[in-house]
Amino acid sequence: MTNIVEVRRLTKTFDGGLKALKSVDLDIKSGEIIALLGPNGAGKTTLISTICGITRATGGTVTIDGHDNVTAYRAARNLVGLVPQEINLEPFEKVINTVRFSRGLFGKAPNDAYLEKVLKSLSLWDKKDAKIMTLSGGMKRRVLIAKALAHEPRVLFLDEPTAGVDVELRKDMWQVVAQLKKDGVTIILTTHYIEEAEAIADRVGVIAKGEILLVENKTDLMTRMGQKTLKVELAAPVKTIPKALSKYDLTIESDGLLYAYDTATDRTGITGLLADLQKAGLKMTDLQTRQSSLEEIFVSLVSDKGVAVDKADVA
Ligand SMILES: Nc1ncnc2c1ncn2[C@@H]1O[C@H](COP(=O)(O)OP(=O)(O)OP(=O)(O)O)[C@@H](O)[C@H]1O
Repeated sequence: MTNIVEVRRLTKTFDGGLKALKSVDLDIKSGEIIALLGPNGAGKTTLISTICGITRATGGTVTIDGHDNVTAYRAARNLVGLVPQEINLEPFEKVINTVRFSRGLFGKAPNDAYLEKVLKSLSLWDKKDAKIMTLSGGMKRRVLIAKALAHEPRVLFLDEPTAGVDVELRKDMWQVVAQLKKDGVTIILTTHYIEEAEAIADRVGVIAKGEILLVENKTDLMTRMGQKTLKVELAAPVKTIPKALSKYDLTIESDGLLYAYDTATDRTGITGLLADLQKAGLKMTDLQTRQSSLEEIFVSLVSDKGVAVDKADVA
């Protein structure tokens, strides 16, 4: 798959010295959905607004389909649509005029047939003559997407598209994003919601303190989530693993043993392990299983960076 966006050693230092991006490298593949996860202040918004050319980088380069976003700003900017976090719409304007105006800003010839298709795909067609102020919050968010799509961009950036929206609306938004992907639009979204990344992204990037810590295929992360451990508490803990148990992936704990196994396989090996523990004369006092989740991977990656992550960050 070709890269539609290439970010190389991108840095952004704000006046006052805050380093919001520290030499970020990122490739975005044509046609994919990539979710950027990170706690508050990680640099997600700065990254996408710098890629779009709205915030000026302090160093490094960004190309959009080969166009440098500084030296060929117009060509690069025409290829991207940005859905901001905040609703910044003109309250007295009609929906249709809002999207027509956006299209005009990019110097595109009027094309009401295209705008009709966009509004229909976002279930906004019956609201085309409604004033923005009469719309619900969810509809306004969809108008923001329509606005960002008005000039037919190939890459769409969505900055926390579902922050503060209810579960039902969040799922509607996921469907909209899935449909856009089918229409060939490449999508980059930022989110605090791990569940959102799991539901819709092809790849997940984790960002903290202005650095990309990981970019990985979602299914690979899921496989990692398939790792489970079984804790076997023993009446008399052991110092070495008995020979009879050497074929199992065991680790010694102060009060027993930890057995790591893969939930994706048919046989976990637990039945055999329990029988062999008994045969080896080890008396069990308790058993517990636990599963590592994407949330744990995220929290441990981010806290390794010295960032405190509270529950609200990984809802
Ligand atoms: N215009 C600005 N001037 C100075 N500092 C800024 C400016 N914009 C952002 N920052 C700082 O840059 C850092 C990254 O902010 P950014 O908004 O990119 O984070 P984020 O990951 O999008 O956070 P959130 O999830 O809260 O939206 C933060 O420390 C923020 O305070």
